[in-house]
Amino acid sequence: MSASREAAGPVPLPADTTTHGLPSSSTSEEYPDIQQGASLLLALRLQDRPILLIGGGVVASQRLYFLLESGAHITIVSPSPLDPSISYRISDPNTSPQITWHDRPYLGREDSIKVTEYDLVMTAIDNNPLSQEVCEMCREKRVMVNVADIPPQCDFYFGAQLRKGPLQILISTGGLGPRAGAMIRDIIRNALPENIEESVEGVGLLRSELRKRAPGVGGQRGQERMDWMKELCDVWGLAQMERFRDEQVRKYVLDEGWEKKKMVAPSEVKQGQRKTTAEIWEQVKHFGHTQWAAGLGGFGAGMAVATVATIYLTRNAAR
Ligand SMILES: C[C@@]1(CC(=O)O)c2cc3[nH]c(cc4nc(cc5[nH]c(cc(n2)[C@H]1CCC(=O)O)[C@@](C)(CC(=O)O)[C@@H]5CCC(=O)O)C(CC(=O)O)=C4CCC(=O)O)c(CCC(=O)O)c3CC(=O)O
Ligand SMILES: NC(=O)C1=CN([C@@H]2O[C@H](COP(=O)(O)OP(=O)(O)OC[C@H]3O[C@@H](n4cnc5c(N)ncnc54)[C@H](O)[C@@H]3O)[C@@H](O)[C@H]2O)C=CC1
Repeated sequence: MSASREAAGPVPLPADTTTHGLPSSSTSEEYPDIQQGASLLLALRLQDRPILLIGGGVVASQRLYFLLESGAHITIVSPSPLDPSISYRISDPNTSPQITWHDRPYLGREDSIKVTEYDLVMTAIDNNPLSQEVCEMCREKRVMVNVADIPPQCDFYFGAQLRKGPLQILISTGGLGPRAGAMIRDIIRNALPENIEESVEGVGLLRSELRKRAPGVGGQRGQERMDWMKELCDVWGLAQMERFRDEQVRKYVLDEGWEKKKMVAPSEVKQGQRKTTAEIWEQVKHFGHTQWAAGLGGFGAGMAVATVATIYLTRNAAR
């Protein structure tokens, strides 16, 4: 079997297999060979989790950036001077509550800060023996550790990253070629559709509304929800999914599709289903005299909405 990891990717399930059940029969040809040596790629959810970062140079500054974006609480132990971007984050009121800085060297086993107090530990220091020591301390206590200067000792690696709002992509070369990984990331960035972020946002909004209409976990209902969602994604395609950001489009798709156990195609849903400027004006005209004072405020807001909607429609039409 070739070494391509794609071979182990979206392999079609055998006909007698469901996503929930076990196969009734299996042969080794039906399943891809296991090729060990891979990393397990996950998306860690670190909001408010305590993380220990030892070191305050360039590599630590990159670690800090991604940790801040994950919402973690980071304890930095590193003597001054810090990399300027770390100093900036420590003094910036937007990020300072997420950081505790100890302006001193870390002392390894003798240090009062213990690795067991943290969910993850990272070193980014120019001190190989200390990294080794931290690594051993973590291993003993089963705390996951990344030591930037000793890749073979790491429990997890970083990778070249790409973020577009809710969409995140990480490239790992398993430690072989970090720069090559970054170059591959740039190819992917250039290949992504321009509206990919909006598409992911749109489908996220639709899924959350569907879950409100059809709550519950698992069972028949859950399966119906997933089957409908899968088909809807396939029928609409990534490029059209951005339209789900429009409340009216979501409502139509859920009313006419989900509720009636049907599939709604993108061509069926007209953007005209949202309120036009004329309709908003019509609504305003129907206000009674006593309502005018309040109505004018509403009209102002209505015009703002209509303007935004017009810009939105024009943008969509241009695509
Ligand atoms: C194992 C790993 C550990 C980990 O960090 O978890 C690791 C280790 C080491 N990196 C080294 C060197 C460089 N690292 C970069 C850049 C990045 N390195 C990153 C990740 C990783 N680096 C992990 C594996 C990633 C994977 O599997 O693909 C990136 C992707 C993400 C990040 O750091 O957050 C970030 C790019 C981010 C971006 O551009 O967006 C560059 C290029 C540059 O700086 O532009 C160079 C110089 C050129 C080169 O060597 O390629 C050295 C040698 C030090 C020395 O020689 O002294 C070691 C140690 C060793 O290999 O022994
Ligand atoms: N992306 C990656 O994974 C990369 C990893 N590296 C490795 O990462 C290490 C760090 O690289 P840089 O940040 O460029 O180095 P750097 O020299 O800019 O920073 C080292 C930092 O460690 C601090 N430090 C030293 N001893 C310390 C102690 N006992 N306690 C706390 N802090 C201490 C220093 O004060 C300094 O802030 C290097 O050893 C290198 O091998 C290098 C390049 C890329």
